[in-house]
Amino acid sequence: MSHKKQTLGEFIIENQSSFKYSSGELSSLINSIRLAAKVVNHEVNKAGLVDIIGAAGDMNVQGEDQQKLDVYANEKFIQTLTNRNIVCGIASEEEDDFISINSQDENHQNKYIVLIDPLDGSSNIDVNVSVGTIFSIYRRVTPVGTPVTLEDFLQKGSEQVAAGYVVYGTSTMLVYTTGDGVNGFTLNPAIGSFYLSHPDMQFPENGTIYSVNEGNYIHFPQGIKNYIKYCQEEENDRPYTSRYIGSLVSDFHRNMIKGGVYLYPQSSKNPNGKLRLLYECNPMAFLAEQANGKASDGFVRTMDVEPTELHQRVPFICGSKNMVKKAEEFMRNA
Ligand SMILES: O=P(O)(O)OC[C@H]1O[C@](O)(COP(=O)(O)O)[C@@H](O)[C@@H]1O
Ligand SMILES: [Mg+2]
Ligand SMILES: [Mg+2]
Repeated sequence: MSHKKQTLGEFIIENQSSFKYSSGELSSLINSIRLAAKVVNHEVNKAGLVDIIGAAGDMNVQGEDQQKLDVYANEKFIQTLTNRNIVCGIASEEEDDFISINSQDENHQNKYIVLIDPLDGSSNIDVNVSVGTIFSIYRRVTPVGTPVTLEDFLQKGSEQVAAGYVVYGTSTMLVYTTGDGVNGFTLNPAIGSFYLSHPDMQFPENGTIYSVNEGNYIHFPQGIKNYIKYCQEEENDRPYTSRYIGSLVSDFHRNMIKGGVYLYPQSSKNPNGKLRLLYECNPMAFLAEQANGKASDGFVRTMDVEPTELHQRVPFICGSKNMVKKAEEFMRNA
């Protein structure tokens, strides 16, 4: 008889005490994200049938055309977190500025802030390729009951108390960490519950997959060009396989399961790379390290980067430990 899988709700309760600040507040917060993810998943699954694909007509603070699903997912996560009165501040890739939630109300004792990439992999929405949501959670640093400030959001990644992503793919999964390993839960759409399907996820230390947009090759720094050439050489377990979905969440998820490295380096087109430190790189770096992987900008550990702006971009190399180390070696020696 197959072993009954634990639901996400049961797992959260059972593991609450292993969380150093355990007060139930973080559990409710993860449960709120689970709820919003199900609502967004419902819409993603019928993209094409309903008027949810295509551009929304506005440009976001990143200078990107917002997709309708970007806007929808952004609204659903902000609404759910606000209505459930579970956070004191939210920052989103789709919002110009951070949002302060009731934090003026001195009775408002909420301590957590959330940073979110509501829809990751936007360029894949219209073509039925997997997309995701990324979230990062911190405890506020300013006093409870006072308005949150930018300082609460510009914390180093190493201060995160939890992080995770949802991947809306062949199945829908929620993968997260609270600093005690990484666990993955698969949604059973018939029941509407997430079940523990991937306990204690680990990056293999070595892998044979590299994920990079080679269309930007000529614009890459010499170190990255040399690493890509190294991946393609006929030697030992190389050439590696090139796999690039164009959704960070999906490329990361595959590489965590199979062993691989994802690179979005700086280039002459994007001097600081493309990915956002606060919404994309820090949460994925926290997950990677909790799963025995590694993440850096080629030189500095991602979670040691001191944030200076809400929407700052950084170069990002993330995945199997020895593959990231090799890429860093090529960057240093270039
Ligand atoms: O098309 P490019 O330049 O290779 O960029 C793809 C990367 O950009 C992203 O789509 C950026 O994320 P958003 O879709 O949230 O803006 C990543 O998911 C992906 O890895
Ligand atoms: Mg993204
Ligand atoms: Mg996005």
